[in-house]
Amino acid sequence: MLPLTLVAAAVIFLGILWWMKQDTKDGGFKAIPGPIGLPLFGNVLQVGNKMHLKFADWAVKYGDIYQIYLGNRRSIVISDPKMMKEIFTVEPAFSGRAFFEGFEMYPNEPLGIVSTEGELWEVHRRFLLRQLRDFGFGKSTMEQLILDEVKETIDLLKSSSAKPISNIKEIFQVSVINSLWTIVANERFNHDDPRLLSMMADSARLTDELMNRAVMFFVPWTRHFLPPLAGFEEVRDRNRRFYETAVDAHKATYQEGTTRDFIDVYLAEIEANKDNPASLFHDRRQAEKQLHAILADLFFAGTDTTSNTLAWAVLYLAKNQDAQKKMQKEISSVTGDSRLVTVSDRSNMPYTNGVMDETMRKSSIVASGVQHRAMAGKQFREYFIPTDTWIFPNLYFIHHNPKIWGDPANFRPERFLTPDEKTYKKNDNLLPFQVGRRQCVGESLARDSFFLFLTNIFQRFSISLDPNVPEPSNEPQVGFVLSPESYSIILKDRNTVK
Ligand code: HEM
Repeated sequence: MLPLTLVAAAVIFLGILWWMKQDTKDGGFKAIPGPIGLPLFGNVLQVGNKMHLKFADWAVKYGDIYQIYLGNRRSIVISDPKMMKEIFTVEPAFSGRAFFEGFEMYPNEPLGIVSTEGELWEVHRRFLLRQLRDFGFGKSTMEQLILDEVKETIDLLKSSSAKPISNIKEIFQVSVINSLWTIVANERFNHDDPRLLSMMADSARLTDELMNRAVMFFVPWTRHFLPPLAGFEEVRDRNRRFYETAVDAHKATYQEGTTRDFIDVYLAEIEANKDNPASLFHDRRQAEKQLHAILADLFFAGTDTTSNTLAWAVLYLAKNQDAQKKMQKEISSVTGDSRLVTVSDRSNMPYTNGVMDETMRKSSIVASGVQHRAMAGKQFREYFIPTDTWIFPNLYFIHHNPKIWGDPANFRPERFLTPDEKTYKKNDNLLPFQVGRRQCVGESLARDSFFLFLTNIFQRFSISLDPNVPEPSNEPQVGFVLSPESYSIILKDRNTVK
């Protein structure tokens, strides 16, 4: 009995300390407002499954910067675009990354780019950016590889023309995986390849499990009390083997001086540094583990994001036939509908740029951004941000704030055009790739892929909603990204480019 009473007293005491700590000003700096949470759990239970909506409610109540606790992790949420640019750009200490213990590819080793910090992150981020910028493996440019995949997708869609299609999201998923995996590993999959289907099923399962157990993510100690994620380790190991197999196959056929893809470029870097102990590529075993983790990052960060952006664009344009016709008219006037659309056409297509931006604004698929970690305690404006604070950009709120956009619920590409609708006008409040030191490294690839798939598909087809099923809503399904609910569409072949 006595130990139980002691435990209860200790919990109450810690709870009171916790409560007091949440309300404390830090060393004379201005206190950051925010909701009071529960001992040990903080605000995690209030956040629930629709984090972006709760974050938006709190922004209305507490303003441009507020503080919450996710478990015992102090977090701040930034809801103003200017403040967001400043916090992610000016102070290097705010460009760390949270590391989710228990979910890593190699136990207790943060590897790759998305979840690393310091020199390992800097060197590999720079390396990846350079490869993506100077892309050109073998005889192909990145654009050619994406266009090859666009043509495959159009052929596939042609066979379903005039019949309802209810799996466009999955079709885009495979197409985007293929264009990325060709760049990375010089390999594409058939839409029914068992390896691909198993990867997709694994990742869907993990996402569902993790979203339903967000508390395990943010309050890691609950892992020891909750039942383990069903089959998590098995899925993680299968995933890792997929990347190891790709790298091993490349090692077996690697020829010095010939680079077929990103894996070869990375292997060449290891080779070039074999006599340079100061390099992070020197230790072959460790560098190969790092390569596996980067491949996983690219797969994870680059596929569902791009394919869901495309799925949202098709849904919005199927619902907004006027916008679809305007975009098709622009595509026809630039290409004469006698050739495929290429990246160089983009600067001549203001309306299409508006459609792309409006899709990214309205869907805001990475709704609460990817949080940073304060690697040291630093002043930010009149506040103090202690070490280890997580920093969230409230992207969904920023992209739907009526004070910025006026009518955020409407799909209106014209908001990104000058009043005469002839010129595209960038809006600095649109930040789907975040901003600053960790800004998405795949941004140009994502924009090119989005543009090439979108324009070439609409050049070839007109798309409308299937009249025989209820109209799909704009409500997202919440996962790692916000994706549209499954919907059914009908494609009509415009018989343009053959
Ligand atoms: C529409 C598509 C995409 C969106 C909306 C998107 C969005 C984002 C966001 C919001 C971040 C967080 C940036 C930060 O922490 O400050 C990010 C990071 C990242 N993205 Fe993307 N992304 C997209 C496509 C891609 C693609 C195609 C790739 C790769 C080929 C990619 C690779 C990465 C990587 C590696 C990071 C981590 C960067 C770092 O931590 O330094 N993303 N992305």
